[in-house]
Amino acid sequence: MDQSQVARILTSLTDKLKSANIYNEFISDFGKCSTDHDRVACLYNLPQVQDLFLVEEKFKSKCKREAEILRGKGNERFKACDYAGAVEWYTQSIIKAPDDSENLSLAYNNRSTANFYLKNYAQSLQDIELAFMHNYPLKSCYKLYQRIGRCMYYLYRKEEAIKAFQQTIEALEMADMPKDSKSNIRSDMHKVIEQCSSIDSKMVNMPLKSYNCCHKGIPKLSKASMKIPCLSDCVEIRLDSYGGRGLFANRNIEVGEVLIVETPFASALLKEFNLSHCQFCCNRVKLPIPCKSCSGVIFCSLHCREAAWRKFHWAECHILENIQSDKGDLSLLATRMILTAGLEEIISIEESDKEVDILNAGMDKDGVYASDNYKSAYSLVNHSNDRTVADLLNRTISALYHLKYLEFVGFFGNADIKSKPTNIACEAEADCDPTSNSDETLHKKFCVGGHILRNIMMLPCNAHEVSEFALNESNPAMSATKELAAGVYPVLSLINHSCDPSVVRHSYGNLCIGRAIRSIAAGDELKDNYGALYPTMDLEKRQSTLHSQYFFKCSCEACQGDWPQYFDIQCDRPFFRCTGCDGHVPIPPGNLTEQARCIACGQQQDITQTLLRMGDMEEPYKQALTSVIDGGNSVSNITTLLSYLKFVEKHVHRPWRDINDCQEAFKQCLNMHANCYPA
Ligand SMILES: C[S@@+](CC[C@H](N)C(=O)[O-])C[C@H]1O[C@@H](n2cnc3c(N)ncnc32)[C@H](O)[C@@H]1O
Repeated sequence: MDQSQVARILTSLTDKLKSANIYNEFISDFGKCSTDHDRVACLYNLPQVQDLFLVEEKFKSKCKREAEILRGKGNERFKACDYAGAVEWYTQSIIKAPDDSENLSLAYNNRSTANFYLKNYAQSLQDIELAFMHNYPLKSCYKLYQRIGRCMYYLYRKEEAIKAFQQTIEALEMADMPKDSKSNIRSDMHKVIEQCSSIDSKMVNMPLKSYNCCHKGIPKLSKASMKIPCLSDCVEIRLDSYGGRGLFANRNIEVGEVLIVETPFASALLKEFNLSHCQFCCNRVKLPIPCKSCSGVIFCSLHCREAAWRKFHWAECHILENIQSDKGDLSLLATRMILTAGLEEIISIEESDKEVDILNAGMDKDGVYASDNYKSAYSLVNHSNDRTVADLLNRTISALYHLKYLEFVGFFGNADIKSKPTNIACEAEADCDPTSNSDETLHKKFCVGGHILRNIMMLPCNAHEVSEFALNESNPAMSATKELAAGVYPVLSLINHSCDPSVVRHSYGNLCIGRAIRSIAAGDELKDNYGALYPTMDLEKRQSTLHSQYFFKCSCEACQGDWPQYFDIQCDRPFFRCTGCDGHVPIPPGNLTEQARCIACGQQQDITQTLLRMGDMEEPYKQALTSVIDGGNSVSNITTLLSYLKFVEKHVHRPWRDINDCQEAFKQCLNMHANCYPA
């Protein structure tokens, strides 16, 4: 639900309350509510609100006829030998075809054939599996086995190839063709089985289903923390200096180290990516698998389809068009968190979490803070006490809108929805009182509504974007990072902000990897950036942006020192670090480096050796930088950049332009290893 919808409802509500002369009374009552549960109840119980929320089914449905037409278009492209074009049309047909129609298996088969001609053998195999699953006509199954055999042959998988050619012979029994033709195919199969003996199985070079990944392997933690499994054991939760939680290094951390590998508790794609990225894991999908019940979303695998259905899509499927806004607000994600947790978990959490101290908040009974536990997400700050009544009312309207939809799809019991999605399975349905609004059911509804509201307040201060690097191959410097989705990452969300951060994030699907972007000393706090970097935004703008969204006044080093923006950052004469007090040591006039002195403590410092070493490193660094700007992301570039960065930040004070350039180049290399796609 976007802001304009909320504003429309608020205007109608205000008019109604004013004409009934109870506007001031309502605002006063609402303002007195001290819990999210009460805020939702206050609005829910208002008679004037009842007809303001139009709740109805709205989704992209399946259509047999359209699926046939789309497959026909694919066949035309296939006949014209435009196999890539054919794959596109067949995919659209697959998305549109009803799950139980023969059309679907035929479209999978056709897409498999087109991919075979494109030499995408692994992709061809996936669709054969799906064609079998969707009752491909028995009389033609021998063709599928034959294609499996060929794909396996070209993928150097000897055993699988031989097995498939043998299955082809068996499946011929069911084939509808003259005996002669059958015996010809049989003898062909015997010949290819013999040829299979020449396959060199050592040539197998990739797992069969790796084609859907648009990144190059997922980085790992060198050693995970026992208490926070997605965090490196060199990091721990401590109280920060502002009275909240933060993440701190318990040993020296080197630039580039992987510190966090976190799967979100829940994520939500922006609407425009519903048919290009997996609704569950946010990976760009090369070979879409559709939802069984709607044609509005796709998945990269059966696993993701099943997980999404079980966690949230069973409820969203037939209402998605109404609860997902065009502009990508966070209320869909807030509600998806509720669906992912389930009614029982939501109801149970209220009481159990009241007494917990801040450092143990979000932990399970064994003291583990896990990203897949709703409790962890529930423990994140939401600043409800800092919000105005108008802000709270806006968000409560949004929460109520989503609550009404949860009622509608049967989250609390009997569903109002007319055409339930296939396989609808509501865990709540069994144990909920179906007589709509008994006191007990109402309590559950207000409790859930309260959680949606809490999440709607929490997400703007905590959600992280899932991104993809759109690589401009002809001019890499013009590449851009695109926002795909938003996710709740309970561990990443523990990192406080700095305008000169020490951690950088990259998305692999919706998995987020956090690495050190500068060295972090034992005892220092890890710092993330909330979209306000000092080189690109001036102090005043940073402070106001951070305050309005996150409710704090930033006091990082860059803010305290009012560090200059990028083009004004010192780039020729650095200040060195004093070996005694870490103060600033300028290069003396006349370059008498052996006479340099610290401005703070006055100690003499000989910086000659450091300057010479920097000079030696400069040329390879500049070469690596140029190569990265031109799109090179080789391991040797990364190694050169990192060793220069480590050396420079050890000896030179920030801000210094080389440090910024080096960090940006390192990030650019990582971008190309993470979600990356040609623009
Ligand atoms: C994503 S959370 C960070 C974790 C949070 N400190 C906690 O206890 O859960 C964001 C919130 O932390 C606080 N915060 C983050 N960075 C801060 C900073 N540099 N100074 C003061 N407060 C900060 C603000 O309240 C902000 O809304």
